[in-house]
Amino acid sequence: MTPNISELHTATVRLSQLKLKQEGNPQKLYEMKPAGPGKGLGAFAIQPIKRGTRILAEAPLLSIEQSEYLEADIQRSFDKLSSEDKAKYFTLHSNHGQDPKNWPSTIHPRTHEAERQRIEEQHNSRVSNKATLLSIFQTNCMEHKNGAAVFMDASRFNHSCISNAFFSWNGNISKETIHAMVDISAGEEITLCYCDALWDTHMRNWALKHYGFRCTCLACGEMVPGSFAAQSHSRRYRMRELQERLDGHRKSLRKFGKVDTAAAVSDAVEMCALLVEEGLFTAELGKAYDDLAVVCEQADDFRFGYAAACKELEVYETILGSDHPEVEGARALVRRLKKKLDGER
Ligand SMILES: C[S@@+](CC[C@H](N)C(=O)[O-])C[C@H]1O[C@@H](n2cnc3c(N)ncnc32)[C@H](O)[C@@H]1O
Repeated sequence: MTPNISELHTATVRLSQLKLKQEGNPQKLYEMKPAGPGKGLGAFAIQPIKRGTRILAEAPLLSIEQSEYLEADIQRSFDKLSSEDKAKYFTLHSNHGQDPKNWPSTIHPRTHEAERQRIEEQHNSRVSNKATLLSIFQTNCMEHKNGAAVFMDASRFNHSCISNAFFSWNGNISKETIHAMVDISAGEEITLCYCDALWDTHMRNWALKHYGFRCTCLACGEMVPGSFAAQSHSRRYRMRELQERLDGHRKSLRKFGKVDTAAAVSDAVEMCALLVEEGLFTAELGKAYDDLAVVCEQADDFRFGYAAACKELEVYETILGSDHPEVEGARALVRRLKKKLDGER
């Protein structure tokens, strides 16, 4: 598991080679078709898609501004849609019809009224025998600003815990985007990860239960010793630990202006290596490179810090696109470290 440190340095060269990706109006690179028993429709590549390609940029069909919403909030947004969009909304998938036995039957007596109403509404929509405004919203919504939104195309992409694409709201262009995280072959299903990828198998199962399915990806397979599922489980468990440690290092840097450099570098490098091993070229990887860059800067190691910042920029450009607000921050860090590195020479 020893990470290849010299690999980080190659990033300095790669920055200048980053090509402008097709980001304005991406051509249609996928088709929607049945994804297999119980999966409904899914998005499939109709041609090879290179890592970093913007697969989709789409405005919401229906959005709400708050994270803790009631059915009435969705109804208010729905009422504002054109009749054509209202009809479109009801063509989306619904995960109603779930077995009530799979869900708790009581709510804690001290739960306050609004929260109780929210829990009851969500429960009823899951176990109801027909699709409702709320069951469709719950099945298809994605995080959007401080609330959530439903999309005609983005909401059709199915889940995998080892997904090949990454979704994000891009506030600069007011669109949800999906980018290829790895090269995708023609005919391959394009998948997103609906839950926190660093959660272990049990936590992911619990989160996905809310969408009414059990994941059958390689990482969720039978956990016999030596299997990919078993290795993935222990890798993700360790990554969770490292994430907490890295948050601690950041806190220490913010609060006291100092950090245990050797421990922080070792944790960040191990985190990067595990994420790459697991195939998670996600925002967590960008963040781990950022941790590394910031700690190296603090320790006046500008060469290593610059290399890590370049890697961070490359990850964010790949999964978010060069016009994403997060990329602006990464670019500023690269510039700052380059200046400090040049100042040393
Ligand atoms: C956001 S929708 C995805 C598109 C949906 N398949 C459709 O036909 O429109 C989420 C729903 O798709 C299904 N789904 C997504 N990923 C799945 C997976 N890996 N295995 C089984 N069902 C999945 C579940 O029914 C889930 O509630």
